[in-house]
Amino acid sequence: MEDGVDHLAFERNKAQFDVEDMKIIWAGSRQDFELSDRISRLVASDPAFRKDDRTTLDRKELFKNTLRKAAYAWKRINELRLNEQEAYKLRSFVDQPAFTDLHWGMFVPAIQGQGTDEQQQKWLPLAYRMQIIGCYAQTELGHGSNVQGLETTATFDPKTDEFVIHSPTLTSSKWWPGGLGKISTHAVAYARLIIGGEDHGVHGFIVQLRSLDDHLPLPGITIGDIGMKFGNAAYNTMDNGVLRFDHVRIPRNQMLMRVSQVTREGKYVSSNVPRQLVYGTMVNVRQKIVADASVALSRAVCIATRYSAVRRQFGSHNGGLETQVIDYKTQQARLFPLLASAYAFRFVGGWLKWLYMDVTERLQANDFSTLPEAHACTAGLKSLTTTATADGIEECRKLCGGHGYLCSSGLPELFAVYVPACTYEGDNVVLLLQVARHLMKTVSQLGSGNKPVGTTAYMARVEQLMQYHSDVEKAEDWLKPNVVLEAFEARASRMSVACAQNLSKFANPEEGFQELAADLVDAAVAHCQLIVVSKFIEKLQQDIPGKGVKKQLEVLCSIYALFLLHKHLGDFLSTGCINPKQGSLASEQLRNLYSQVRPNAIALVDAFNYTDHYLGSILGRYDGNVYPKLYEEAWKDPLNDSVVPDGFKEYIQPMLKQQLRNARL
Ligand SMILES: CCCCCCCC/C=C\C/C=C/C(=O)SCCNC(=O)CCNC(=O)[C@H](O)C(C)(C)COP(=O)(O)OP(=O)(O)OC[C@H]1O[C@@H](n2cnc3c(N)ncnc32)[C@H](O)[C@@H]1OP(=O)(O)O
Ligand SMILES: Cc1cc2nc3c(=O)[nH]c(=O)nc-3n(C[C@H](O)[C@H](O)[C@H](O)COP(=O)(O)OP(=O)(O)OC[C@H]3O[C@@H](n4cnc5c(N)ncnc54)[C@H](O)[C@@H]3O)c2cc1C
Repeated sequence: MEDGVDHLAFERNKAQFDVEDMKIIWAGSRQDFELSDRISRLVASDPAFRKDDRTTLDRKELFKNTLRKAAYAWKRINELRLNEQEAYKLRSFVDQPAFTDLHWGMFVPAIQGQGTDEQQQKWLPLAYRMQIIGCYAQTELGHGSNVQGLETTATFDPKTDEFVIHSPTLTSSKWWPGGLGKISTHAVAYARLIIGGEDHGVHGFIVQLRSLDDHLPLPGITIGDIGMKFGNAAYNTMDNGVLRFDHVRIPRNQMLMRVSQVTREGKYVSSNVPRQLVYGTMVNVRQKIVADASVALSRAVCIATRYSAVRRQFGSHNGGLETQVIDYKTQQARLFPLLASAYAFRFVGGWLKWLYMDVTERLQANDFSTLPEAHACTAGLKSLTTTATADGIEECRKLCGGHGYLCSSGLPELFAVYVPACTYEGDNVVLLLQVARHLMKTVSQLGSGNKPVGTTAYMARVEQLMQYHSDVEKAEDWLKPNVVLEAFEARASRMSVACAQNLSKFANPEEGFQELAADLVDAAVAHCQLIVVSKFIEKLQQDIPGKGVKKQLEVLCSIYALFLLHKHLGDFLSTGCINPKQGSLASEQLRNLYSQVRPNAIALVDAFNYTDHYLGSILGRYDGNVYPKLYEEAWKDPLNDSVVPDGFKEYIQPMLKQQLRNARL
């Protein structure tokens, strides 16, 4: 607190729970909390990681600044001998997208997941020591979503025992990979494997792109940055790249061969594993993106909540204080569901991490039974949480009124950096259609004795759920977890069954799927929302220590569920799960819940334990000292370096003089 005053102290004193205990719940464990706390303070206290000048740098300065920070972060990681988890935390608290995200987040996992033991032994030590820097080069100018439509070829040459990597068309140019444009020395590049004229589909290959001596592109490789992206600073710290191959030769052993192999004789051999494992890196990253959604959303919510308690507008009586905008019911109805969503995504992210670890262990033991479930859950939850988070950040900006539009609020940059998450790692609609396929398959197998498992297990009770009518009679009934859960299960199963029935009317199922795609997406959303609600409820069934902590989480869980019910009331009514009276009882309960959150709101965002450095927002400062700091910040803008701006004499003065002359005439 720079001026020694905590302007939010009176808010903090209102809290009805122990915020220190909530910090542990948010972090996952005491150990995780201590680690995050230590590393975030380390980054915040190091001037080399300052980021308040970012929005005023031009692209080249911004990019160089990113390289400096990445190199310095690596130096500190080594000096401090940080382990993998600590290093990951350090990079994320530096809070500047960089080539290292792709190196550690996709290149390394691609080799770990798709490389043979031998390939891992060769490449991983180099990557771990950053003696090579890698990216994930899958998307092309012509195809991103349709991975099977990629055009780059990898043709086996039996004479030399090599693959020839080639970009046969303009649209086959690799386009988008992060880190590719200017930095990566290597890529895991995806290309169609061609042997003796036969196309074996898309496979991953390790390709060296640049010389390790002078960083120049190797022969046959054309490479560059694809240009400025949305937002000023934001994701322009990243060198998303374009890459073309002109008959580039690589040794045969640089095809990632865990899933399938090419022998010296040019024989294509498939291991006894599903070909979809080639998509494994995307499943891994989608799971991480879900965990990350709660971080991005909670940052925005923290800023908007603190500022809403500081900001006063209208309502002064007899010269007294005006009303804090957080006390307006409309502000609460917009803000508190986002606060609840941040907690909901935190817990579902934790569960998804477990699911991913479980499927990984099973795959290692050649048990592929849970792969479809893992794919559907990671795809669906990635879509649901990133859409809600991007929309939520934008809503937080509006919740902060005009000041939210200033870069110094931190919100414009947070939005610009976050919003591509709705597109990368799978366009969110395309991913929901994958969930819908999984649901339709599940419904079609219901009578076959194939019992639905995992997150679709509720479908086993489809007959009961088709008969269900909510028995809610009073607003408090909506606080019962089973009442909420049954309503969400009935809605999701009825929407899926309705889609399946409509699909069965089409002679050609694929044509039906295309025609009904919008309804299928709605059914997938309903299913994914059910997952999030049910994982929140499951979390509350665990032992939750700490004074008042469980009570707060129960309130947030009810808000999350009833807010969704309110938002999708049409679904719940049209499927006949609830009646209009029960819908308004849910809204009544929601209002009660907002009042219960109100005194705890500031402490609930304090529990995220973000440093002011990480938040990067004057509106979200811990001490609430917003106005003097906003005023101070304005004067730092480069436009204020001089009183009379550059260009005045050239353009404005002649105009003014002309006007003056005209006036005199
Ligand atoms: C916050 C920390 C994170 C750190 C990481 C850094 C992040 C940095 C930021 C950005 C980086 C961005 C990187 C990228 O964007 S990389 C490129 C990502 N690209 C995509 O996501 C493309 C999306 N498209 C696809 O995934 C697929 O093509 C598809 C799933 C849409 C369709 O594939 P297709 O082969 O056509 O499949 P079908 O529909 O025919 O289905 C076949 C069959 O396979 C199943 N299936 C599909 N995908 C998977 C999978 N990943 N795993 C398991 N199974 C899968 C599908 O369900 C079908 O099954 P079936 O019905 O039983 O036959
Ligand atoms: C910031 C950023 C970073 C990225 N980083 C990487 C990277 O490191 N490596 C990499 O390989 N790629 C990367 N990508 C590429 C990214 O994965 C793709 O852009 C993404 O998968 C979407 O594919 P697309 O661009 O082909 O979209 P398209 O598929 O062309 O989508 C266009 C529209 O068509 C719709 N659509 C497409 N197919 C269907 C369908 N079957 N049914 C209904 N609607 C459909 C979509 O919903 C969307 O509205 C990155 C992208 C961005 C924005």
